[in-house]
Amino acid sequence: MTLPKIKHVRAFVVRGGGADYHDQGAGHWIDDHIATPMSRYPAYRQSRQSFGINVLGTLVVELEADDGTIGFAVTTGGEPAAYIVEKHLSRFLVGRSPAEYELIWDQMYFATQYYGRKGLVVNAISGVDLAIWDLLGKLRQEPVYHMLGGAVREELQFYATGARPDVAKELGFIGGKLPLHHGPAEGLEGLEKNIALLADMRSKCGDDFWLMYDCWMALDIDYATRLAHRAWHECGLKWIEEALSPDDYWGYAQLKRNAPKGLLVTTGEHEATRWGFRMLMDMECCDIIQPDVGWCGGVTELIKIANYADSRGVLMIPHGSSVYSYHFVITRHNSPFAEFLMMHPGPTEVVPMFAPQLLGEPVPVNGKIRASELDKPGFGVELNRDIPLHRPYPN
Ligand SMILES: C[C@H](O)[C@H](O)CC(=O)C(=O)O
Ligand SMILES: [Mg+2]
Repeated sequence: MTLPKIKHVRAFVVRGGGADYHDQGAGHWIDDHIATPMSRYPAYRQSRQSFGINVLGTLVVELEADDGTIGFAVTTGGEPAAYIVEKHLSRFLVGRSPAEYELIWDQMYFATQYYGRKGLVVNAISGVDLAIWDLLGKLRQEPVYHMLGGAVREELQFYATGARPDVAKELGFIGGKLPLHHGPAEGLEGLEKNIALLADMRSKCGDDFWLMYDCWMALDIDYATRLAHRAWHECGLKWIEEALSPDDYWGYAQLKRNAPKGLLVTTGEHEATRWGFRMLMDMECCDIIQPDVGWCGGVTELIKIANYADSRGVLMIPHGSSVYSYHFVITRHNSPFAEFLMMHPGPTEVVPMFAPQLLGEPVPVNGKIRASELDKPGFGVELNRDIPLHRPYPN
């Protein structure tokens, strides 16, 4: 079957809302004194926006086929990623069928390798790749998860990330992942506060509810080891996430050896490509890898990452990323549950993760989404055209 070819490539930038690396309003839990690698500087400790976490904004990639069908995707990377998509990557797309996603990925990656490989460039490649899969599904009238092999279970089960695991439990989630508030620069007092918050949540949530700590790259090995032992023994922590710099593979391997048996070490949301994840797995850095499908290289690359993880018996629980990960997780036995990032400021309610950009985004009810809710062409969502879409670099 000959599919229509890609005719137009458009990259837009959007401010505010989800997928933009926390361009949220004042008072949102996600910007409230969360430990980061910048916490060593008191001026940048209270707010991640103070050091520029929201500086780039959201990237929207839109691909139009020559029959007028549109596929799109939303990720991060903002204006610089829009430049890369329009001025560099578009040459590998125009005139191509979206069914050629392997060839297109290969050309995008190797044409940018001299200035890319990770970070912003792979964000841009991921956005294009997800838009290709969306377009392919819309042309074939098939959901992405069908094209990936179909569902291996009837529903997705979620844990929630946010400041209120106690509320997450009431809302039906299987666990709650808290942001760590204090890093090494806040000393013993900060460590005690981290333990006290976890202990409080444990007493509110009961013994059977999973509690995890997201450390957002903020710690050193000594601090992470001490936190891991105390949090495990005193509060039954399930996993310690992204404790160290993503470049410190040696540190992660050491942390995994240092951690108490039974406590899981997880990382990978800021890792990219099959080669980055191979390092994490070959060096035995963690028990769960957490690629973000909008950052790691898209679905085409996640297939390779997930297959390698499967062959090594490593769980793959993607970071956030809404429908872009749901369509993948439902097809994999080594992804038995998924993350839901609570974007409500409280966070006391379930609200769509990528609002206001996406229309028709499914959200967990009682901590679950049924596979049948994904039964729409592509990723099953539409771009909200009522929001300001700025196209800085028309090609
Ligand atoms: C809450 C964390 O600091 C971060 O914003 C989100 C994250 O790392 C995760 O969901 O995982
Ligand atoms: Mg995380």
